[in-house]
Amino acid sequence: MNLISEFADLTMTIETFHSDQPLLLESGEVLEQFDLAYTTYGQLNREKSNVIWVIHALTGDSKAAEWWSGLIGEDKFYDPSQYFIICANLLGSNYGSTNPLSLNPKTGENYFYDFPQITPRDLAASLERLRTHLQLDQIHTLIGGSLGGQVVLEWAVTLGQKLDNAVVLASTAKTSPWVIGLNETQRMAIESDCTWGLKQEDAGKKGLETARAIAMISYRHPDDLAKKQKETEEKLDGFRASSYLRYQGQKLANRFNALSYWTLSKAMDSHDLGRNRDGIDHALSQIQAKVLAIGVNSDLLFLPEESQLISKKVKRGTYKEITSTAGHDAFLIEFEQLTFHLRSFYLEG
Ligand SMILES: CC(=O)SCCNC(=O)CCNC(=O)[C@H](O)C(C)(C)COP(=O)(O)OP(=O)(O)OC[C@H]1O[C@@H](n2cnc3c(N)ncnc32)[C@H](O)[C@@H]1OP(=O)(O)O
Ligand SMILES: N[C@@H](CCO)C(=O)O
Repeated sequence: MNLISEFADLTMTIETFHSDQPLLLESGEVLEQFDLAYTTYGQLNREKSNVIWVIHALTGDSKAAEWWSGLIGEDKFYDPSQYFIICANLLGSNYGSTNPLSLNPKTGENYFYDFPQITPRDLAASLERLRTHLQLDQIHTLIGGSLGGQVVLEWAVTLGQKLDNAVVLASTAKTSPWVIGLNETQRMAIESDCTWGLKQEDAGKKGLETARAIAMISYRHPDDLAKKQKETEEKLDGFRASSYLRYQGQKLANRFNALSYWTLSKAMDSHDLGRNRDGIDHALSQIQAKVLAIGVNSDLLFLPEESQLISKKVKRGTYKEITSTAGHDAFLIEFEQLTFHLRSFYLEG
């Protein structure tokens, strides 16, 4: 598909890349073949020097100009009239790429619970297949937050000189026990759904609602809820915070699959940039690109110190902080500050 807006020089394409070469995963398992759905905006320049590669977070999709509308689009910081912007749906996610509901070529049936464990390193390896296929020899900027930031780091290590700038938002070089614990409680919620274990597409849907409600508390901050879910009258029950979390749970369960959630939250847990690389300090020192690590002062999930550490241990690192009461999700919300920090980073040269 090639959509050309009549109002602007904004070309958007939605494609699916099929890899028929086996992908050896960190777990030792092999994915014999896989698809990656990807969206591009704008056009590659003659020098092929304007590639902005976006990596989405846990429940995102390839349509980066939709969920990052304050950063990508006409007259936005990453303007498709200037840049060739690409975002692929991560392996394991249910927005067009191979995921647990896809057909397992070995059995001819859906993978369901047999979908292999994947790690951010595997996700980076799958994206590398797409990069090679598209013959994008140089990436101007690789950018992503949270799980997306983990994949940025993994891929930055292996891309070496092929990457100029890496932007890592609200993320970490190694997932903390705190985050693993939070993810485990969410998977426990999914497991407690009586449909979990059944080979059906909506298995675990009710459990996913609870999982998202738990997750939302870690994506926000007490001040955010105090501000947005404040009661205007005295009451004993029926609190706004309760209906907000229930609503958020339903909203996600209506657009996302519990098996994908399980797979990608496990991927997040497994992240350790230093695995088989002599630790995270050494791994970070191997990144050739300039790195901008952005933390959020109110992030209760990936702490600002974790972003600071990334900036300190890479060869050429800068740390910037978003000031917000939004918590972890500020990287999806605070566009003005994001734009300011990105502009300063590029100007620093
Ligand atoms: C459809 C797709 O393909 S989406 C794929 C892309 N998604 C992603 O990339 C995921 C990343 N995005 C996100 O996580 C979120 O969209 C964010 C962080 C950017 C913003 O979160 P939001 O849910 O939009 O904001 P917020 O937390 O303020 O909640 C607002 C919603 O809660 C509802 N709400 C607010 N308070 C209450 C309450 N007390 N009771 C019930 N509902 C409430 C609002 O009506 C609003 O509903 P809406 O989303 O239907 O408009
Ligand atoms: N709001 C984000 C949270 C993870 O960073 C998402 O749903 O992907």
